[in-house]
Amino acid sequence: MTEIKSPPLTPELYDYVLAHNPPLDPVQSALVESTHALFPGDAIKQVAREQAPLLAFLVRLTGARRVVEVGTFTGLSALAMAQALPPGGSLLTLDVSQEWTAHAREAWAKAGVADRIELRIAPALDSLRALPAEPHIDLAFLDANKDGYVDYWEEIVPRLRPGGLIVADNVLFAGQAADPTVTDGPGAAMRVFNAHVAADRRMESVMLTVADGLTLARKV
Ligand SMILES: C[S@@+](CC[C@H](N)C(=O)[O-])C[C@H]1O[C@@H](n2cnc3c(N)ncnc32)[C@H](O)[C@@H]1O
Repeated sequence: MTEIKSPPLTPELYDYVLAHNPPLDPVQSALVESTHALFPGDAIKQVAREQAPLLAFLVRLTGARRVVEVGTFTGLSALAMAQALPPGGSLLTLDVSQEWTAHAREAWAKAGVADRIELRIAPALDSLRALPAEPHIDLAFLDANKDGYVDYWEEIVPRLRPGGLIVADNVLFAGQAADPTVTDGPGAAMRVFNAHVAADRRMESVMLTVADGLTLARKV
């Protein structure tokens, strides 16, 4: 039998984890609160609190200068990554919603990072296909429609520099990715994506049980 070493994540244990992570800064905290106030039915889309400092950590760890994000929403993950960029670094973030991303723009301006973030409003696949074909991306974060992940992956991998990183969120999709009775919808789409990633010899990938599941994949 497979030995499970992770303790069950209780509210108390989650609070403990958050207490031992870098806290959200005032603009990030205000963005979490305002997103819940303005868009209560959609606030769940925002990355989990432990993921914002993790994404910033990964940007710093890799020294990424060119970051692409698929799925902006109200801009928390873009904010955290943009704040971690080195001087001259830039982040391109892709979404289809004018309404949600207008709120993102306000937060980026308040944090003083608007000048290093470019937002493109269009279906992400179109925006990715319009990018230069040569490898120029250091880090990409996938966090949009789950049925698009495989296509986004296929557009990003050739544009990723050797050693570049793809971070994919929601790879467990509340456990549905591993549930064979779920045959349709985003959970099933994530199962297809996860198999695609695991079989891709261009990339070395690890799947982590962070939040709703996070895959880290490095271009070999
Ligand atoms: C889970 S949210 C992103 C959360 C964001 N990373 C954050 O931390 O707040 C997913 C986003 O993907 C966007 N989206 C959905 N389908 C899309 C598509 N085809 N192209 C671009 N963006 C899309 C949605 O509008 C939504 O804002």
